[in-house]
Amino acid sequence: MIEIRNLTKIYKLNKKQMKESKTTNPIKTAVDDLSLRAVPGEIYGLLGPNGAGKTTTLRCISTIIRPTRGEIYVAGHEVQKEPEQVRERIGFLTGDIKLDPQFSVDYMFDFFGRLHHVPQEKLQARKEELFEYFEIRDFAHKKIKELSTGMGQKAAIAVCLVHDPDIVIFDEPTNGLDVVTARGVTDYLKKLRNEGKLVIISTHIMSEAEKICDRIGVIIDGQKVAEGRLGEILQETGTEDLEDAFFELYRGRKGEAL
Ligand SMILES: Nc1ncnc2c1ncn2[C@@H]1O[C@H](COP(=O)(O)OP(=O)(O)OP(=O)(O)O)[C@@H](O)[C@H]1O
Repeated sequence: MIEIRNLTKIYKLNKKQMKESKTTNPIKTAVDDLSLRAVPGEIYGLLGPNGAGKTTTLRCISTIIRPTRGEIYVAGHEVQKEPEQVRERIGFLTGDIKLDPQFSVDYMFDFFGRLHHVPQEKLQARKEELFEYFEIRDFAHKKIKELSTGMGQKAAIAVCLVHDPDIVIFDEPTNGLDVVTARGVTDYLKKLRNEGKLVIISTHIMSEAEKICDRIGVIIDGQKVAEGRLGEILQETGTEDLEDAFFELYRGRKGEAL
């Protein structure tokens, strides 16, 4: 289970960041008192516009950055107190973590497998399964820097799943992928969910959230403004699809001037 209790993350902006954000305020509250719970056997989707705080939340869960306030428990381990135990149990996919461009997918897969202490036999079996599913064999020995966006994303997915984690955290999993590759990825996430794993993703793609998420948390300006099954969110907002529901929530948050 993942349990987030009152997570707040505040970034201190430097002069360059303040200029880029057109602000004179050096304090940016990216996540604001956010609580949620996701359980094994479900795909939980964090849905929100650009800058809503989705990536920041997933990075806090994954021990990449430290919360300013609040607690996050991953399979019972608090992320700041027991980061190692958390890292053993999760597979974290994010656009920011790049695989070393000089090495091949095959090499990186083995490297991360050893890092996670995966026994050689199991590593081989994982490689067979993941390289087959994501059709990686054809480019397994190419250097990462020579791969297309889609190939790179498939490689990153395979590598982050090398240790067969029970908790899978994917930040915008289909970003930059064509429909065929994207479907392969979302089908795999459903397969993991059906095996009883906990999958949490961030997305701003309404159709993706509608199709694959068992529960959705809508996040705007770092705050959760709605949560539930698709039907529950539609009922709560009096709308017929997620996009309309989202705009209803967005208007409620930002005022009528949309
Ligand atoms: N390292 C950082 N330093 C300063 N501000 C940051 C940093 N990372 C993110 N932010 C700011 O925090 C806010 C939330 O960013 P975050 O990346 O979590 O949003 P997001 O919902 O994932 O957006 P997107 O869909 O565009 O990826 C944004 O205003 C962003 O500019």
